[in-house]
Amino acid sequence: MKMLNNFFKKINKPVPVFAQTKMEKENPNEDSSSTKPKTTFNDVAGLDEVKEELFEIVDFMKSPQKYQKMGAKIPKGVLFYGPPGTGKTLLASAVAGETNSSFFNVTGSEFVEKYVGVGAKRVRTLFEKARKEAPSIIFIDEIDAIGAKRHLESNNEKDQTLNQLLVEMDGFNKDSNVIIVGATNRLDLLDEALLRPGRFDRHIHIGAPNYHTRHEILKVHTQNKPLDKSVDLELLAKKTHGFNGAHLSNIANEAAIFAVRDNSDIITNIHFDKALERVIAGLESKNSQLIEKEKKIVSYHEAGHALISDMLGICPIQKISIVPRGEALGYVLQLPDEDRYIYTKDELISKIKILLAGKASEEIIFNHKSTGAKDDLKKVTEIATQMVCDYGMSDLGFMTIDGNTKTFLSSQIQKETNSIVETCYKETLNLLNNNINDLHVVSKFLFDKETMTHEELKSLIKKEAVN
Ligand SMILES: Nc1ncnc2c1ncn2[C@@H]1O[C@H](COP(=O)(O)OP(=O)(O)OP(=O)(O)O)[C@@H](O)[C@H]1O
Ligand SMILES: [Zn+2]
Repeated sequence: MKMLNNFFKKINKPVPVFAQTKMEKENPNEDSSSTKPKTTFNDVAGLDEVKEELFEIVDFMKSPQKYQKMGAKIPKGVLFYGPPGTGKTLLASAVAGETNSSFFNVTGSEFVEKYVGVGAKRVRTLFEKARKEAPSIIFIDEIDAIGAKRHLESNNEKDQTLNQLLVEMDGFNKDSNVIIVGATNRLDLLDEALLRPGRFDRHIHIGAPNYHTRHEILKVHTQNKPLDKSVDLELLAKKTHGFNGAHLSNIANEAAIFAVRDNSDIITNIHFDKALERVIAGLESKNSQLIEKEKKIVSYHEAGHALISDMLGICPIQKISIVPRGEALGYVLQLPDEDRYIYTKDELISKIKILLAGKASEEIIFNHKSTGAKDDLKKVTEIATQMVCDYGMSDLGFMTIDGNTKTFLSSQIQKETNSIVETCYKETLNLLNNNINDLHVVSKFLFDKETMTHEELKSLIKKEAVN
């Protein structure tokens, strides 16, 4: 489901409270100076798989000889990609903290300069310092500012800066013990040269947190705060669907400030409610009821896709989620069809039904048509048109239709595709109506837990069948 625009993005980035207090600047007067963060993996909530992957690098930095003896190369670059405020900087500083390394925290845009050669020189100086103070972690946030694809023939300032970065990464001494962590919201913008083996060859996606992770993040950010017994962090995690770690740390901080303002010794539910409303107010004009309502719509939409996909048994489901990702407010992840080149007509019809099921589910439950099915409809149109024009699967007969014939037959093509899609839609509505309990149950699970595995889906449906 792709829907609306990025209403979660428009919030001022809050001050990373504990990360800041835990770091001591070594040379506060110098620029691009390093710090020695005290941050550890315990300060990073959730993201277990990411931490596991980084642990290898930590181990490497702690005892490089162990790996060198076996002829293993030190990883040089790790690239974090994903939406803002999800803990990329925090993770990088935790790697530094865990390895007692010097931490250089820079932003790609700091290297973007008007005068040719200035950016490149800054890169050189930064790496020189990092080598001198090794072990070091260089964290380059918004790396796309310098690492965007280069243009043929041009040799502008930006390209020189990027080239310098590549040179520095290649020129590392094998045992220099400097690791570069890059972060970007847009992996697709980066120059391929940066992603090659020996440079940023590990790419780790860091996505928006689901309900469970939000709960963990709230725990981390309230652990040093005096909370009233009635404060229910689980409930707060439920109410903050679509929020990232930065929003949540902001809520915890705002709640503490409200408590101080009330001359209260402890932070209560009232303070958290006020903090929540304030942070939500920063997210354009959304209020919590609207967030709830949209979450419910997305839950039913994705539950529709999942159920029909399961019933028709084509492309097994891996995961269903209503945690926003990129433009999508929810998604059903299906296993790729292993190297398939041929589909039968029935299979194509099934694909169309699965795609239409989100929209159909919304119509059944809310009696509305929403903008959330745009992406689905685009794919449906594509498949149906191919069935008519390329595969001879309509009443127009066994023929391929292209070029002039396409223009000539356009109204018949439209009639045939409409008829395919409408029949599919009606049948999908019927299927869902006949299994309405499953639809409610699956959607409720998604609403509460936000992500669902294939096994969970199966066991929910089975339970429903027994009852
Ligand atoms: N998993 C998490 N656990 C604990 N705190 C988190 C987590 N994710 C984010 N935060 C909080 O949000 C703040 C902002 O996160 P951070 O700066 O690491 O995000 P980012 O992904 O680097 O964002 P950006 O791309 O905007 O720089 C952190 O300082 C921390 O307080
Ligand atoms: Zn959809």
